[in-house]
Amino acid sequence: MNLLEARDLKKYFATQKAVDDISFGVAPGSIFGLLGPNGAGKTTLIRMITGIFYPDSGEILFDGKPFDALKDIERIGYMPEERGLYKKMKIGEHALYLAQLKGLPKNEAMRLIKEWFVKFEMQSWWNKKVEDLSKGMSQKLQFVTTVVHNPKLIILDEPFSGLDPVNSNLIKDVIFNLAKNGATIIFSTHRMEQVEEICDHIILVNKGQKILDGTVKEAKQKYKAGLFRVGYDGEAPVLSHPSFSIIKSNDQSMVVKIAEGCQPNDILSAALQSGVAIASFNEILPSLNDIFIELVEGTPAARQFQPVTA
Ligand SMILES: Nc1ncnc2c1ncn2[C@@H]1O[C@H](COP(=O)(O)OP(=O)(O)OP(=O)(O)O)[C@@H](O)[C@H]1O
Repeated sequence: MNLLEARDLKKYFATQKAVDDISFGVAPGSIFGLLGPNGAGKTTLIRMITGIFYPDSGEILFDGKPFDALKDIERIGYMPEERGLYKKMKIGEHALYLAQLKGLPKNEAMRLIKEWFVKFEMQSWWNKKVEDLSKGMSQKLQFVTTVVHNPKLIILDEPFSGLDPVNSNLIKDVIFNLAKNGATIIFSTHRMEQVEEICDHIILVNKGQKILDGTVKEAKQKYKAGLFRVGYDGEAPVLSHPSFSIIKSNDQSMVVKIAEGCQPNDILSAALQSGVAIASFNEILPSLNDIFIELVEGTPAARQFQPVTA
């Protein structure tokens, strides 16, 4: 059973169909990527599954039951893209305050926050003010306050923005560990290389609609373009065959595209017949970035407003 099930969700604003009939399921313990270009509807979706907005129609099931924002919110940790920290508060007090808001008793909140501060090397920050933090430092604080109450569902909107590579890796490891220990993570970002590395399952949303739903592996298989890289020793081979064409050739390797209905073996047998010494042979799968660009291609760089008539 999915931990979260969104069914036929719609949210229309006067000027936009922000989310226009989207369904998806998030498996427990998975890391789920919610992707899409600017203005696609990701934040609106997240706001519905965190109880900030009611959907106009559709339903959300959390842990098998209709989502009840008031009751379920303590089991959800949400780190929004716009950071909501009180600038004048001291960092330790702030973390303590937010942890208590999530239902932790004061002693327990204190113990857990101290543990996280040690893990993230933030101990010396306790009595400093939030306004003294850099962007990346407040990001770490916000992350701690999102996960401190050990939520079942963690929703992270651009969690790595502003973080240096060392801190990105630290947070990445923590995300993997949280999922390994049973938390379910929804992760929204525009950074496709992070998605490839982290997410088990993705959906891609464009103009309020879902245009892709599957594992990263499935997406790559679905959008692969029949490209192979052949590495060879010695002279560049002269190959010509109706089953494939050479797209690029340089420095002991060439990129070959097979024709529709032909097999990778056709490349190998033609290469062997030509006497070339094959050193390597690999399928080239598209990156998620390539897939993203292909699928949203033609979408204007800025989403245009579209008045909603009943
Ligand atoms: N409160 C609102 N009132 C009116 N329109 C809104 C509101 N919130 C969002 N929209 C519109 O809904 C659409 C989806 O916005 P949303 O913020 O969900 O996109 P997003 O995918 O999160 O974008 P980004 O990647 O830029 O954060 C946009 O066209 C936006 O203008």
